Amino acid sequence: VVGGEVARANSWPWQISLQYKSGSNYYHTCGGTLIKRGWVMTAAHCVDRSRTWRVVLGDHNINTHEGREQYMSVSRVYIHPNWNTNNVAGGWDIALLRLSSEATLNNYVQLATLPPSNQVLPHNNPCYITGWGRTQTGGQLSAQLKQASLPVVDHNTCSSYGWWGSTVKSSMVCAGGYSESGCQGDSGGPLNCSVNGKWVVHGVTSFVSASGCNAYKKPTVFTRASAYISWMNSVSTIT
Ligand SMILES: CC(C)c1ccc(NC(=O)[C@@H]2CCCN2C(=O)[C@H](CCCC[NH3+])NC(=O)C(F)(F)F)cc1
Repeated sequence: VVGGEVARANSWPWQISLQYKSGSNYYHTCGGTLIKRGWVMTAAHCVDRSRTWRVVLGDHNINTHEGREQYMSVSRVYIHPNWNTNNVAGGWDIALLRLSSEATLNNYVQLATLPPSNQVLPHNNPCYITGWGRTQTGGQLSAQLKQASLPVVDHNTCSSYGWWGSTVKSSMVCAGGYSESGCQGDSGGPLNCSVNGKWVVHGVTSFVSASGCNAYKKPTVFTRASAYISWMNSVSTIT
């Protein structure tokens, strides 16, 4: 997250850290959202490579053990069938992770609220991006979870000339586009939007400009969660 501030610990209790094993250590690579006690929503581009994954729930500082974390292994990865790893602009950048056991819900770990199918938010709807991603273009990951205010940019504006143009599809949500943005390492995490006074996860962090995370008129682009409700229901009732 470029700009914004460090979040109050566990104030986004559905935010997870997706980590991969290398040697005897685990490394943060993406964010994600706890949507059911045994299911996490993330970006397909995060889980393109087959690795040994783990999901950390209830985390704040990803470099220290604070005692509130729950460490879950991943029993299966469901990448959207239409995802094309070579074309993030094509959309479909969404995946579900089946956890090997069910999360314990408490003050630090809660389920996200997902939007109703096909709900599209208006221009400037207040939203926050959260994540442990780089704090500057080319910078380092943040040790502590960060948040930044990223108001919705409607599709009309976001897909216009000078903005993202036709790179952005209606199955995506744009937000921000000025000084604050997502950045590498925030992928897969939530776009938390305030709807009727409640936080609703409307986006899965997908991409930013290749020329810089907070590039002018290149808002952070999210997979629009409301476009995938039926797919997520079909997958997660597989159990
Ligand atoms: C023109 C269109 C196809 C296109 C749009 C944006 C990009 N952006 C990028 O490549 C930048 C630079 C590093 C990773 N990155 C990204 O945007 C990656 C997703 C890359 C997916 C492709 N492998 N996502 C993120 O960094 C983010 F913002 F989600 F945290 C690349 C191509």
